[in-house]
Amino acid sequence: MISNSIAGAIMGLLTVTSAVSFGALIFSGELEPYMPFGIGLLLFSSVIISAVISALSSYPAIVATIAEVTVPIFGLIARQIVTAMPDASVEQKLMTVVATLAINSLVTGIIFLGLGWFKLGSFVRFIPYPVVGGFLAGIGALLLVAAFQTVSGLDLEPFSLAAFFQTNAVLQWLPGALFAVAMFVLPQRITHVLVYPGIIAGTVALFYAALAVTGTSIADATERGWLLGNVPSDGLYRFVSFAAIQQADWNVIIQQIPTLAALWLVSAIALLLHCNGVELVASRDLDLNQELKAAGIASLLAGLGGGVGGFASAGENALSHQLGARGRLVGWIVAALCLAMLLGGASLLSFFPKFILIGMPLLITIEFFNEWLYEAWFKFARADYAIILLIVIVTVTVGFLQAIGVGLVAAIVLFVISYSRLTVIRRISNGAYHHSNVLWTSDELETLEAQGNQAYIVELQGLIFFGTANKLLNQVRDRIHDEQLPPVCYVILDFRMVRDLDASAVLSFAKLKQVATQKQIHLVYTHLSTQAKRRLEQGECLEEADPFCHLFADLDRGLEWYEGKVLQQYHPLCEDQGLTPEAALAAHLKADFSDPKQVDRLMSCLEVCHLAEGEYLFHQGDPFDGLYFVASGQVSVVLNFSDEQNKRIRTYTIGNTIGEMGLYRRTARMASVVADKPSTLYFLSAETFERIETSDPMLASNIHRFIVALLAERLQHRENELSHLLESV
Ligand SMILES: Nc1ncnc2c1ncn2[C@@H]1O[C@@H]2COP(=O)(O)O[C@H]2[C@H]1O
Repeated sequence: MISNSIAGAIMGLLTVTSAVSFGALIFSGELEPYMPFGIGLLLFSSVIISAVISALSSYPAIVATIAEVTVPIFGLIARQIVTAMPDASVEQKLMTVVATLAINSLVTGIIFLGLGWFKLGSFVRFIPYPVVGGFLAGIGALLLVAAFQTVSGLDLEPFSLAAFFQTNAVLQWLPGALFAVAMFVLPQRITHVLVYPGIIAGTVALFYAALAVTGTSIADATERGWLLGNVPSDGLYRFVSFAAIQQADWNVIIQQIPTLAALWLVSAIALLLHCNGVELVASRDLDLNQELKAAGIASLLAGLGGGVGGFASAGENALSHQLGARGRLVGWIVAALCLAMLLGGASLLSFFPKFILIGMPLLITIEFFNEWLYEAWFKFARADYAIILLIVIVTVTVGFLQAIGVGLVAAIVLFVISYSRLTVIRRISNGAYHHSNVLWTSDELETLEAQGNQAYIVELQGLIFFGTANKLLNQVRDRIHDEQLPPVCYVILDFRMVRDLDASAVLSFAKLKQVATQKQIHLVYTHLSTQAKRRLEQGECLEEADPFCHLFADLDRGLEWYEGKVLQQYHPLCEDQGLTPEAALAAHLKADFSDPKQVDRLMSCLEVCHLAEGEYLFHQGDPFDGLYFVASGQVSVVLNFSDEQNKRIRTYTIGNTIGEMGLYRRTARMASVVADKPSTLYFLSAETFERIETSDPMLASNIHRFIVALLAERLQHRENELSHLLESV
């Protein structure tokens, strides 16, 4: 309770000081006669922001005030409005500014509420950090300009260094600058809770002591513009009547829309960034969407009264947390102090030294520059830092809107550069150890391993666009032209893990096709999505008639095709040299049975079974009824998934058994078996096998040994593949 009250009182003092200096900053120049009204408007806004956000925030001890990032833009808008209405009365100009601020608050409120409502709070995480830093540093620069423009008699356009160093001007800005430096430096060295109010009270006391020493009267000081002075006693804030607001020039307001739109974007980003900062300070998560809604309601209510919106700032919450703020009382005290100032502080404000009006915005400039120009130098990569600098320079030299444009372009370029750095190559392998699921014989495997370098297998991932596609193209080209390695004849590109193939990537694939055609290299595309396939077809990278371009449903099928090609060339299948399937199977079994004499006995127990291409031998889940031996053709074991997709897990050719799992485990079929080509199989029924086991134990034992050896070989084969794949990750 006590620490909350102290924190509330100190934060209240700071909020009042900021509201006064921000009001003076926005309502300066030609609008200066209405500065007290402007200050009142910002004090009123502070009351609403503080009360509403304290009531609704997901973090009870929150301290929320006018968003400092918006202040220099409001100043800019006020100046633009004044310049755009040369013939209007000051009252008309004022009402146009007030109407613009109110409209801005209402729209900001709706945007915040909408973002919160649709739970879009996390979108801030997509904006590159250097761009955000650039905006904030740019805002710091604008504040700096605006702070000096508040000093009466100082005109920055055209900028004159001499005017800047005239005695009266120096007497105005130097104390402000010293005040800002003290507010920045001292709290870093002194951690006492009273350091901020101490500096404010101390400098004000020093100021009055200096007046006393030099014998300057209050009237004199007011005359010289050192004091705010001239605050009407009928209160600072009055509701703007409907009649008064009708004086606003709507054409001029409409001209401000581009600047306002940029402000909406910046405000949303700033709010979410500050909330992230508050999360760090308070060591707890904030509900970003709730914070957006709270700030949205505050902005709407403030806008209804002609005021401006705001939200919690990380810096103020860090201070308030340090002061011991832990409950909603802090926010209520801040709101109450602002209200008291609004209702009864007019006479007090007359004695408010003007240097604080420069000092407060200057403090924010120092803080932003420190974080985004000084510390950022050590934190960011050079390219990122250059973007921050670029945004600041464009803000100061050209304008805020242009800086936002440059920032967004920079963001896109940054994104492209950083995304291009990510590789889309998930894994590169060759045909020596990366095989299809076809279970080739040991001889065939030997050939595939010996010729493995012919295949360059690239498994792709992520988003393929011109940046990443070009990198891929270069890598494949390097391999093709590498004369130290055996020549590549097949480039196999697998797209299973590719999220999208952008139209901008097509050019790189067209170039790849050119290289491949020149060198007579086969390009094999596998697992292409319909969209990616269409893009490549549109770019003429995939043509059906092209003998060097091939398309397969998945990598497994693509590899099988490549292996078939290699085996055809280097391992002419002695397709059982005119033997019947039965004789070929018998020959195979004889080579593998421990006692070849048993094979003829086995063959006499088997029933022949023919399968047409695409015909199923059995389906996953069917009951077990016996074991099959493949005698010719090729059959695949496929797993059926719930979404009606099939995955081939193995393909068997001559000499292999199918259905041994059912035999040993007496379970239903673990997978389906389908013929890839017309095939002949020999069936050993469960009953016949049982009969053999009792009547001919010798034959039964030979069959068991044969199956165990086969299973061991398959296991060994899988392990080899696995270890190679793990090595290549
Ligand atoms: N993971 C696998 N690898 C190789 N072959 C398998 C695999 N799963 C099942 N099979 C074969 O496919 C057959 C399906 O019927 P079974 O379960 O009786 O016996 C099975 C094995 O012969």
